[in-house]
Order: sequence, then C-alpha cells, then structure tokens
Amino acid sequence: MKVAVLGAAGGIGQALALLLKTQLPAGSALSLYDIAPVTPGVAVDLSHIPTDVDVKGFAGEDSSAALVDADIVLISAGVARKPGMDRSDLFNINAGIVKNLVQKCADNCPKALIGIITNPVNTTVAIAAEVLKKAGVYDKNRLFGITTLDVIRSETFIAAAKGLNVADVKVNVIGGHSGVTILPLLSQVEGVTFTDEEVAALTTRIQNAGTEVVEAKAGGGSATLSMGQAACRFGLSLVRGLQGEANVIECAYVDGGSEHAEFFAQPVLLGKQGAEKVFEYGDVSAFEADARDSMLVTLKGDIELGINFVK
Ligand SMILES: NC(=O)c1ccc[n+]([C@@H]2O[C@H](COP(=O)([O-])OP(=O)(O)OC[C@H]3O[C@@H](n4cnc5c(N)ncnc54)[C@H](O)[C@@H]3O)[C@@H](O)[C@H]2O)c1
Ligand SMILES: O=C(O)C[C@H](O)C(=O)O
Repeated sequence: MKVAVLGAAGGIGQALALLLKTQLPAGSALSLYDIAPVTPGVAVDLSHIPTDVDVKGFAGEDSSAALVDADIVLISAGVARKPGMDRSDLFNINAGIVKNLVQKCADNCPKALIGIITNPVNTTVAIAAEVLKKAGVYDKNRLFGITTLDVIRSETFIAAAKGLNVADVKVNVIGGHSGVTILPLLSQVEGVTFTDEEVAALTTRIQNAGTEVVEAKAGGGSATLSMGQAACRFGLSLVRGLQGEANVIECAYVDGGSEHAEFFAQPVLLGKQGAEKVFEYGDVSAFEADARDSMLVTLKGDIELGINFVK
C-alpha cells in the first residue's frame, strides 16, 4: 500500500505523516511531497521511527516522483486562514494549487483514491473532479472531500456536553465543509436527547469550530493537529477498505448522486474500489431539514465556482 501526502511539510502534512508512519500497516510506503525544500528532511526525520513503513520525501516544483504507483493521495497543500477570513477567501491561491496537483495525479496515478483537505473543500473537490474528467480518468468513487474533522469535533463536543464516553458517540455530519454547509445530525445520536437550545448551540459551535481554532491561533494558522488526526482516521479507513475489510463507513463529501447537490457529504461505505456505496443519511428533525434546505444555495454556488474555474 502506497500513501502519498501532498503538502507534507505543512502543519497538517507533518502531523498526518507522523500518524501514518506509526499507524499504516507493516510493509506500506509513505511518500511525502511539498514545494518546500525541507520535505526530504521531514522524511529522514520520520524514517528514524522504528515502524515497518518506508518513508521517502520529495521537494520542488514537480510532484510526479512522489505519485508513481500511489494507491491513496491525501492533499493538504495550500494556504490556511487567518482571523477575519472565510474559507472562500483561500480560493484564489488554493484553486490553482489543487488543479495542478490533481493533474499530476491524473498523469502518474490515475487509479489512486484522492482525498482533498485543502480549503475551500466545497470548491476544491469540484475542481479536482473537473481536472480528472478533462484528463479522461474521472471515477466518482475515487474522489473524496475529507470532512472527518467535522465528525470528530461533533463526537468530542457532544460527549463533553452530555457527559458521555466519546468512544461511544457516533454522529453523521452531512452537507459540505464550511459554515452553514456543515450539518451535524444530532437528532440521530443514539442514547441521548437534546433540548432545542442545546441543538442550536451545539450546531453553531460545530459549524464555527474551524474559526474557533483560527482565532485562538491568532494569525498562526488554522487546525493542524486535529486535522492531522482526522485525515489519518479517514486515510486509514481508505486503506482498510482497499484491503477488503467489511463495514468501513465514513462520512465524506462525494459525488454520490445526492438529490441535493452534485457533491454532498454523507455516509459512504469504503471498499476495494473506493466508495462502494453511498448511504441515505436517514431521518432528520425539522430543524435539520430546514438547515439542510437553507444551505443548498451556498453549497451549489461553491461547487459552481470550482466547475467554472476549470472550464
Ligand atoms: N478539510 C479540512 O477539514 C481542513 C482542516 C484544516 C485545514 N484545512 C486546509 O488545509 C490546507 C493546509 O493547511 P495547513 O495548516 O497544513 O497549512 P500550512 O501552511 O501549514 O501547510 C501548507 C503546505 O502546503 C505547501 N504548499 C503550498 N503550495 C504548494 C504546492 N503548489 N505544492 C505542494 N505544496 C505546496 C506549503 O509549502 C506548506 O508546507 C489549508 O487550505 C487549510 O485551510 C482543511
Ligand atoms: O477553518 C479552517 O479554515 C480550517 C478547517 O477547515 C477547519 O475546519 O478547521
């Protein structure tokens, strides 16, 4: 199994690479690429950790060498938010970065599963899809926007609010990955009930959790360590699916035939072909139905922006 991380010298990339070095199955290869010249050094540093995962680092303008034979590519290359910015403010720089890197995936590992972390995810995934379509290698089951951070935040905040063991909390988060497009389905959480006030407060906190980190870091970037953990969880789920494990399910932002939008985050069964099945997200409360319907103008606009960027 070969996993490539693009943006590997960054805050997310280094945390993710460390977690993968220690948690990928024995015999795996970890391929680290970043435009920053430090990247081969990050690989040497990790290579001293005694696990049976081979690490190589690549720097410079061309990511090709890192991508050959990759089974999974996780992309966190790009710029992060500063206080006062929305994720959409990152579009001008990150759109071109994702477009170029996904073109390299099309050229060097067209069958790889691609997970996009770079913001604005609602738009960069649409960009990736258009690039792959133009290259004639698009398979909707192999492209994912990684929304796992919204899931782990929801699990954490719900457990804290209700005094639960966080390992027992399971929650679907649907929609997209920015502001109102992030919708945790609190009504489905088993073994717990919420007042209307709790639903409103928890939903708002989960939707604004990225901004909470950006403001706390005071100009030093956005979530990196929690995102490293989230991307590792999702990446390892992709690995488990590729290896034929049954019942590997994660929420992800996919082109899964949603009635709501071309890309929509919902529960996905991961398997040997990537997304084996996209599940219905189930019954929702009146509050959630209203929040879902009201987000769609924003979500569809974000997607349209990505499609038009490549066309
Ligand atoms: N999906 C999510 O839930 C989620 C969560 C947190 C952050 N993010 C996003 O992830 C991205 C990265 O965040 P970060 O905190 O790691 O940022 P960072 O600035 O710490 O790291 C980004 C890395 O990308 C590299 N890079 C820039 N241009 C590149 C290129 N053309 N090719 C290869 N590498 C390039 C930089 O050299 C840097 O090492 C941001 O866009 C951020 O908004 C997404
Ligand atoms: O908020 C950000 O800019 C980064 C990321 O999308 C997050 O949710 O933490």
